[in-house]
Amino acid sequence: IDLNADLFGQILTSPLLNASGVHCQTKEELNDLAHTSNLGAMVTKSATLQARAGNPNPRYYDLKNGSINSMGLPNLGYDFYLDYVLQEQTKPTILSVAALSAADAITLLKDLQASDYQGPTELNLSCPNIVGEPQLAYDFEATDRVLKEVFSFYTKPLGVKLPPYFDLVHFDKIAAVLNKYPLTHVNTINSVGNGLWVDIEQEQVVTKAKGGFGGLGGTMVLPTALANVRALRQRLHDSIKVLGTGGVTSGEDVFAHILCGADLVSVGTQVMKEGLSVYDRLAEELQAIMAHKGYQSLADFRGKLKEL
Ligand SMILES: O=C(O)c1[nH]c(=O)[nH]c(=O)c1Cl
Repeated sequence: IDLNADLFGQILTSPLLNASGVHCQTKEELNDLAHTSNLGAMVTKSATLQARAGNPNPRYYDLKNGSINSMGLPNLGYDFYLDYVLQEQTKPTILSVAALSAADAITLLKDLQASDYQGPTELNLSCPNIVGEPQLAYDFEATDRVLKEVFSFYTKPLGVKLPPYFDLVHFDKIAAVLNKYPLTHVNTINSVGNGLWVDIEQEQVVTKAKGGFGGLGGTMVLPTALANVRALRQRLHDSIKVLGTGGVTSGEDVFAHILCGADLVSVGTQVMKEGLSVYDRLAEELQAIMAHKGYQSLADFRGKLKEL
């Protein structure tokens, strides 16, 4: 049995990645990922043109069924992550980038186009935690405008990180936009935006920014993540890969994401709960499921979810 997967031409021995934002902000964290077994590829924290401190603490809170975060896009800045990915990579790496405005996104990607970096990049269109900023990918026309301008000059591998959608017509609309562009992949889902958790004993919220509203992750978002992977796989051109993110806590969840069509699967909240050893456990559990079912490779069952 092999867990081999393909990352834009690079063969990975595991389909598992870290979710951008989790354990991938500092050089130490990135080096940890580079040495994590059964992590097939790694993704950097979304980088902005200028370094950012992010939102005030508390900004991450663990819940029994997941997590809530309002980090506020803290990162060491685009130059740091560009330097990192230009170094010799021990593990295939996706550079994640974000911007607080369409203009900044264009500026950053023009610099990236002119740089020596030839690897995969993921444009985050879905951060829910910037005070006063909407999640861009909920505005289909704005997303179309940004991608139209980006692909007027950008010729290197580029994918997008999407927020969850909750309406089949919205799946149709975003897929109609994305299918117009030579994207390498979509990564779905980002956290479920603007959830709220209440501390009953203290009678207060648990994160500081935005009055306690923050992005939800972990097992509670698995059905939404599976729906978005499935719906986008059904609608996007085969040339656009689907990276499934959201709600993975077990090998069964990885299996479900792949059954829905995911080429690769990211894990975020469960890394915060369990540590980087979670990748060994997930790989082992996935192999056991495949053995039990008689599957030799991920391609044997990828996208083969049956309807009734
Ligand atoms: O608050 C964050 O940094 C953050 N948090 C998320 O849950 N998703 C994102 O894309 C980002 Cl950029």
